[in-house]
Amino acid sequence: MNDEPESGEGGGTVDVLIPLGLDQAYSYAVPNGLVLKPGDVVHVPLGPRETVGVVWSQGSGRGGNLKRVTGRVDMPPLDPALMKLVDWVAWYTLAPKGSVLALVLRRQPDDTPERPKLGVRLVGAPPARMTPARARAIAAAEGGLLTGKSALAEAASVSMAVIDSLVDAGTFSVEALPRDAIAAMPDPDHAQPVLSEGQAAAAKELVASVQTAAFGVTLLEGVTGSGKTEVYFEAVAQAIRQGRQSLILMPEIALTAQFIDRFEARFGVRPGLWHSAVTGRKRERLQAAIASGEARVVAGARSALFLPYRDLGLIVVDEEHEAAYKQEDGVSYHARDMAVVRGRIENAPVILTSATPSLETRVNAERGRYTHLKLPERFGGRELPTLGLVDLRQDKPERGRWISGALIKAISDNLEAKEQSLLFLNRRGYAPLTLCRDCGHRFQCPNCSAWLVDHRFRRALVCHHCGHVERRPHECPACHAAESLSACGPGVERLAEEVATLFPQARGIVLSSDFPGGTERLKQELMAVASGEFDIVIGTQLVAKGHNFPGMTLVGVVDADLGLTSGDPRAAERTFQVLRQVTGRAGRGERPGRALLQTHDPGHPVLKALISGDPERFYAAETASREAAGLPPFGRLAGLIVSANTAAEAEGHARALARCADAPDGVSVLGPAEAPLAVLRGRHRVRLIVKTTREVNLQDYLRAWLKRGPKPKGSVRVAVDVDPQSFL
Ligand SMILES: Nc1ncnc2c1ncn2[C@@H]1O[C@H](COP(=O)(O)OP(=O)(O)OP(=O)(O)O)[C@@H](O)[C@H]1O
Ligand SMILES: [Zn+2]
Repeated sequence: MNDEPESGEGGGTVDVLIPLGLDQAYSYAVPNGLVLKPGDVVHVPLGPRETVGVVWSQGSGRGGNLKRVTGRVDMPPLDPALMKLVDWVAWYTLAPKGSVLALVLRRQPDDTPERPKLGVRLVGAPPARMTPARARAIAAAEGGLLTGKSALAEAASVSMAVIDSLVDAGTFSVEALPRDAIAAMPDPDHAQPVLSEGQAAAAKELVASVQTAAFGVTLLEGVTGSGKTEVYFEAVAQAIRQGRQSLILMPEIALTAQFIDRFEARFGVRPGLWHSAVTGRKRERLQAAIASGEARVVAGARSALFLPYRDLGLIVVDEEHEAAYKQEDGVSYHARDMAVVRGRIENAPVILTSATPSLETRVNAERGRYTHLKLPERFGGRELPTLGLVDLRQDKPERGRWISGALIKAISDNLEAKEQSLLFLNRRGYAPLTLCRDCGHRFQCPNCSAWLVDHRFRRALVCHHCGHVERRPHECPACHAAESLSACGPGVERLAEEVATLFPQARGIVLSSDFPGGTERLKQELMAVASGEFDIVIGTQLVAKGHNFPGMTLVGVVDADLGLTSGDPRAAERTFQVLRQVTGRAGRGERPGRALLQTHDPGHPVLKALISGDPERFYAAETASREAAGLPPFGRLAGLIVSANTAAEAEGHARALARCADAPDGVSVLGPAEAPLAVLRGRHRVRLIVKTTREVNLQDYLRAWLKRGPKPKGSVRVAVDVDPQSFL
């Protein structure tokens, strides 16, 4: 039967990739009359069910006894660039291709129709019986424009019942309001800022990179408050002028009300927003607008990288150093790195911005692989905050207290001057550990090897790894001593207690991601802080990120040593970044700012580099030590986590894997060793680390090894993490 028609012409076969954890595309027969090409989205039978898949290639199989494609799904086909991205990400991360495709197709079908919002319009004669309220409502509706019901009620200061009564009287008609545009057209010339000389020079280069419409990466490194956003907006404006799309990736998009306001001020409309809180129909409409090219600018979380842009002309990765760009479960990809990959595939320029670039990006810039633009000064002639250390060995807070005399004094001065202060402690909850003073019992998570964190607001002990919650008992569960439990160490809630005792008259607020009310509440609180409603803000790392608090002039870092002691190869870099970011919140408004960092180790190189105000010093030292150790970006790393229901199974499998590892030149395999989080969600975890030189093809090595090695059986799972960011 070699006269079988070509698959593309109806009949024949196609290979269909299904968005599930499968690496391979499956062959299906194409029914006669259906013409399919790569990228087409189709319905296919899978086992007893129907599922959606994407035609990945023309079939290699023979029609024979294959199952048939059921039909084409009515949606735009994936374009070749997006298919290439899927192939690339799967190759790089070792994730099954189908799992990566799921990132592209993720779209919960939502059949609930969007309820139209109703408006009213003045159409008829005034009612027979007039009241002052009715008269006001009619006056407000003068002109015959269609107005939202509640908006009209508010404008006329009347109740909704008054509006309804005028509808009943025939004075007003009810009509559906037009849907707000999901992606209105931004105006590149809506409100152009006056850029400083340095900003203008950087903007010019970025604009030129958009004009050339070719792939290239630019690092825009500017100190906190230098106006990086205004500068990259010029590149976005250029893309809009050329009729092309821009993607702006942001680490905490759901929190960035300020960003959206600034975008709207610059371009007259809001950008298309893409993050997990955008759901249902809205998500679908936005996706369609992106595919048609109607949505010109998308600001989104890392998953926005996998959207079907029609004509991507620019990718911006804001705060490129943020660890939030790394997805840890499922497909473990780094959105910054994959943004660069997508830029290359789409032939679009990529801009990475940060005040504290990752070492990887810095090295790429220094070696000339990336263009390096710098904004060394704050906008408007503002100074960077002055930084000082407080030596806790000398200026020691009393027992059970965490704020030193020097910091107390600084906060008091600030209160007197009616300026805002920020206390930064990267620990949620009240206390990281609770123990019994009588028998030493410590409260541990039943599912994880982690202490339970005392959360007083929630009146519970909580595991930060699996979410396990239990009540804080009144007696020790081990020795039954009463009132013997003691909180060890500080969290932000405990710090708030101390602040309330020290400064009872101050208006304080704790900002933490785990309070009820979620993102919406946090967004409101951040805005309230920005508008000066609080004197003392106590917060975890989320306050460090990109916020502009004009009245903030003092930042106190309660424990500058906190991140330095972990065994993570990026501990120094992370600490440097978070401290430079958080201290960068001070002095962004009219008045100059300062920061005090409490430490037990004032001689630590990271702290000394910070205080020196010369980031080059830090980057030079850190680059040298990474190079000497062969760590990224001078070498490659991958982590393998072997997990199972019992420690014995996990260890057994990890050892068997390790035995199959060969170690050619430039490759070393470390472990197996118990992971620092030895038990997580009831699963025992053992870690292997592969370290190679840059010349080694890490992915090929890993694939060959896993193929040679034992297949996971029973409860055993092996998770591969290329370029791991977390070493827990
Ligand atoms: N050319 C300009 N004209 C008017 N205002 C500007 C200009 N450049 C910057 N600003 C203002 O300065 C402030 C700081 O700018 P921006 O937030 O962009 O800094 P940043 O470099 O992103 O800082 P960070 O790294 O701390 O987030 C903002 O309020 C911004 O509106
Ligand atoms: Zn737990």
